[in-house]
Amino acid sequence: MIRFDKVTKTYPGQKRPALQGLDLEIEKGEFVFLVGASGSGKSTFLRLVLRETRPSTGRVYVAGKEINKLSSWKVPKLRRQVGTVFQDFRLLPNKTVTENVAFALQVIGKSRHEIDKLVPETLEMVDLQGKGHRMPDELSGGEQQRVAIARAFVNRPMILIADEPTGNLDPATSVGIMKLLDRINRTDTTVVMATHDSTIVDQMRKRVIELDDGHIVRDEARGIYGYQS
Ligand SMILES: Nc1ncnc2c1ncn2[C@@H]1O[C@H](COP(=O)(O)OP(=O)(O)OP(=O)(O)O)[C@@H](O)[C@H]1O
Repeated sequence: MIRFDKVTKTYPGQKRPALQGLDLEIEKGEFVFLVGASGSGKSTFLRLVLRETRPSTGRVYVAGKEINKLSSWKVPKLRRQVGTVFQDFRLLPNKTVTENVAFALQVIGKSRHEIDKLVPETLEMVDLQGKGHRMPDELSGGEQQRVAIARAFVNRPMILIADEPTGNLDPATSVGIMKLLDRINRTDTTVVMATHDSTIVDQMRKRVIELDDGHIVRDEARGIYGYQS
């Protein structure tokens, strides 16, 4: 589903590569934690999958396509297949919960009929039925993150990328978010999550890839967080 072939990324004006010689493969339906100290390259990895940035050398494949060869008009189609969730939720503040989730479908041209079916279904999945009319600032942090997950998943992408999705949440709320990501993963959606949350990684025992200074230093099938941050 995702393959990196000798990928090195050096940002303009930087001497040290943010990622160096990365070789890895993530299969359909896997759940992968990306761990590593601040600056080790986790976000750069995720940005490469989204083609928000390009490798300096090497190739990135997503769903069988070398994404750096995609012409720019095909990039939106790629991004439709990759849902994203961030630490700071990134909801549209002037739209209701329902409108936030519906908007993700409107921009890709789904019909009103499909939107009317998919949005309530997805809000129910994230346990927000009955809260569709609320504004984001009328929700707790955990609820806002559920809206963000609903928005990322409403289009049923093949891959869900989460960049520190529990970074702003307390431990109990974080567990709820992880249960939800686990449920999404069980629908055969590939989940790749960058995190500094050692408790969660240790509890879930999923594949763990550790980056250190742009290199993969560990790749374990049922790993633990495993380093002191
Ligand atoms: N746009 C950019 N321009 C120049 N250098 C960058 C840019 N983005 C990241 N870097 C550098 O690349 C390296 C990797 O950064 P990256 O953001 O991928 O790390 P990270 O593991 O996600 O860190 P964090 O856990 O703090 O989010 C760092 O040295 C960082 O300073």
